[in-house]
Amino acid sequence: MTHPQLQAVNLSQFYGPTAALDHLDLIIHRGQSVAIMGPSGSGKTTLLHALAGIDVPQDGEVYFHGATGAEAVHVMSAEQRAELRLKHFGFVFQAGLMLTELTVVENVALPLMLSGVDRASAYQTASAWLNRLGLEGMGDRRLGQLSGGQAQRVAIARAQVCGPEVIFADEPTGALDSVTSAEVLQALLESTAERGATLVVVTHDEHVAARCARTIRLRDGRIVADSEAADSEAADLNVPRAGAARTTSERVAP
Ligand SMILES: Nc1ncnc2c1ncn2[C@@H]1O[C@H](COP(=O)(O)OP(=O)(O)OP(=O)(O)O)[C@@H](O)[C@H]1O
Repeated sequence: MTHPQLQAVNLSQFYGPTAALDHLDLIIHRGQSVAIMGPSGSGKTTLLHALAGIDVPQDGEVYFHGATGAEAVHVMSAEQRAELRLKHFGFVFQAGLMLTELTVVENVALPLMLSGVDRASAYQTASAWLNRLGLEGMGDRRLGQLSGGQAQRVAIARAQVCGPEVIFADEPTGALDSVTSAEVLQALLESTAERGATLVVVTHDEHVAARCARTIRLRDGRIVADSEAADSEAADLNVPRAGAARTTSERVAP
């Protein structure tokens, strides 16, 4: 049985005549891996930021369905949204969002300490995540001493460390070569699936989308295609997707 995790109702965001989001409706289910694709300017990042409570769109509603029921994100204050993000969401962005003056382990431990975990426990958990992601022995390095792929693994460790229900990723492999990109993507998919968490990933890369259980395509702020992997196994994030996609609903924008 599927449960909703994130829900957008009639979301709109206009910049003058430009529609970043145009009356968009969407439900993302718990444990689902969802790729958001579309041409440049189609609204992908605007949608991600709305679902994650980073921005509140001009119109419409956003709900996070957590363990304690539905929370209306669109009516929250900036402080409430910051708390929601810290408690329930993890972020992997291309730019990294990490602090260059801190070491690798300090960067990963930081969200735990911000959540009230004591320093020793936070460092222990952070180190375990670094090991899990193949970064053992690198905790004391600065970010500038890592390769692009290693830096993205640190970003994944930091996103996962608090055990969030949802991981949001925006072009997580955008700056990497194809081999490193595939490895980083695998690490992201596996570490999210292991915890039964939901993954929402904005990408231009069809290889990334092909590994997700569901692909949503946007154009001019609207969903123009929404397809799920053909077999049920592919809905498991651990299993590479095989075969063609089955289009479950396809609405072409007028
Ligand atoms: N702050 C802003 N002011 C004006 N227009 C904006 C602003 N933010 C976004 N837009 C416009 O909204 C539309 C959607 O932007 P968005 O960044 O969501 O697209 P995207 O699909 O993520 O693009 P890309 O793939 O290039 O990152 C674009 O036309 C963009 O120019």
